[in-house]
Amino acid sequence: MLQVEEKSIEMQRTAKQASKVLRVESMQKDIVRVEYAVRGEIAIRAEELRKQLSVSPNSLPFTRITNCNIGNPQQLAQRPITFFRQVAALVDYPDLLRSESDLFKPDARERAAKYLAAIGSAGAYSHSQGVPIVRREVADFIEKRDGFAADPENIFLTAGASPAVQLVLNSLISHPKVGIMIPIPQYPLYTASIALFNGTAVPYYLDEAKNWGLSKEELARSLAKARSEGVEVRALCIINPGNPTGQCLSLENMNEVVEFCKKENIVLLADEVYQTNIYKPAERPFHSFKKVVKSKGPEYDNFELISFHSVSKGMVGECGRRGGYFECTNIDPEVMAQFYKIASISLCPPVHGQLMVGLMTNPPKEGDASYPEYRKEMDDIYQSLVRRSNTLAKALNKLEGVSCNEAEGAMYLFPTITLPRKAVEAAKALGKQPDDMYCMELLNETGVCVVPGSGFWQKEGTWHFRSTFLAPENQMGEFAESLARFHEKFMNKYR
Ligand SMILES: Cc1ncc(COP(=O)(O)O)c(CN[C@@H]2CONC2=O)c1O
Repeated sequence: MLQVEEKSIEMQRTAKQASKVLRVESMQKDIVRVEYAVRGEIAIRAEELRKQLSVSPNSLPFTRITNCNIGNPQQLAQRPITFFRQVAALVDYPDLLRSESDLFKPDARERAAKYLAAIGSAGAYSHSQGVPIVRREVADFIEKRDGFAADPENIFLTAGASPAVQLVLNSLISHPKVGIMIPIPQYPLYTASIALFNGTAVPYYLDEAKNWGLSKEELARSLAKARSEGVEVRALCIINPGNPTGQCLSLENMNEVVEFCKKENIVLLADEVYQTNIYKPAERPFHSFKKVVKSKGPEYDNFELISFHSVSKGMVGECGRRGGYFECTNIDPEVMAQFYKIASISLCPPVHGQLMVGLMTNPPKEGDASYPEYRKEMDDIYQSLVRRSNTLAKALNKLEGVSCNEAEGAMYLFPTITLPRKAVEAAKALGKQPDDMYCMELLNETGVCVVPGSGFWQKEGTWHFRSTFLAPENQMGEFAESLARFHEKFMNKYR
C-alpha cells in the first residue's frame, strides 16, 4: 500500500513540477552542470546531522559537527581583530563617536571618522570600483610590500576574491574553446567558474613528490596538449600559497611561470589570498607575482597580470564581510573600463567589506594606541595556526597508508591516502570516488566534515582529502584521536 501511495505522491510531484515555468530541465545548462565540492554533498550531509543533533543531541556517535571543510576561522571560534571591529562598530553607529567611553581607542575613532567622511554612511552606495581612499590604502600596502608603484585606479574592491575571479574569468571566456590553465589539485572556484562560463579548463599537475611544486615542463605539456586540441589558452591561474596543497612557491618557480606566460602570451591570474598565511617564512617566504614581474625589467613592461586578495584569510578571517580586491598590472585601460561597467551593474561591493580591506592593508602602526593589542592578537592567531597545522600533520602521518606534507602556507592539509582494494571496489559499487566514500564515512562516524580530494581534481589513481587546521586548539587532540580511531576501523573494515 505504502509503495502505491509513494508512487502516486511522486507522480503528483512530477505533474506539479511539470507545470512550473522554472524547472531544472529548463535552467541554463552550465548552472546545472557546475559542482563546488567545498560545500558539496558531504557538507550538505553535515548540516543535516547538525540539525539532527540540535533536535536529539544523543542520537549520533558524536555530539557536534566539526567543519574542517571550509577555511572559515570565525565559524570555529577564532576572535576578530579588536581594532577592526571597533572601527566597524563606530562606522555602523556614528553616535558612538560622541560617547566618552574608553572602549574605543583614539586611533579607532580617528579611522572611523576618516572613513565616514569618505563614505557618508555605511548604508550608502560607494563608488562601483570601491571607496577611493581604501583603494589608496591598498595601493600603499602593495608599494610597501613589493617596492614597486601601485595605482589606486588599477585596483578594484570586490565582495571577496570569488566575485573578482569570476568577473575576470567571465571576461576572458568569449567562446567555449577559450582555455584557462589551472593547477591540479585546485580550489574548485576555478573549475566551477570555468564550467559556469562555458570555457575549457586546461589542467597542469602539481608534483606532490616535489611538495606540490610545478615544473615548466608540465606547463609546456599542458599547453601543447590544449593547443593540439584547438583550445585557445588565454590565461594561467596560480594559487600561491596553494589551496588545497598548502605549498609556497619558490622564487625560481615563480620566475619560470612568469617567463612561460610571457613566452606563450598568456595572462597570469595570481590568487594570493593566503599571502600572510606563511608558516615557514625563512625557507619559503611569500613573494608577490607583481614583485616578480616588476623585478624582471623593461622587457616585461607589457606583461599582463591580475592579482587577487581577500579579507577572508590570513589572520583576519573576516569571511562573512565579503571584502577583497584585484589589482590590474599592464591591463588595457579599455578592458578595465569594461570591468568597471560590470562592477557598476552591481552598484558597489559591500561597504563594510571594503572598509575591512582598508583595515587589513592599513592596520595600526607602531606607536598607535591600538598597535600593541593589534600586534598581540595577530601574533597569537599566527602562532596558533602554526601549532595546529603541525599537530594535525603529525597526527595524519601516523595513520596507516597516509602521508601528508606539512603546510608551508594557507589553511589546509591535503594528505594522500592509500586505500585498500576492497574499499576502492566498494566505492565503485556505490558509484562513488573512494575518497568521497571515506570522507562520508568519516563524517557519519565522527562528525568531522572534510572535503574529498576528488573535489579538487587529482592525479588519476591517487586519493586525498583536505582538512583545515582551524579547529580550536583545545579540540585538536580529540579531533586527531577521533580521526585515528575512525581510520583504523575503516582500514580494518576493508582489509
Ligand atoms: C584560493 C582561494 N581563492 C579565493 C577564495 C575566495 O575567497 P573570498 O572569501 O574572498 O571570496 C578562496 C576561499 N577559500 C575557500 C573557502 O573556505 N575554504 C576554501 O577553500 C580560496 O581558497
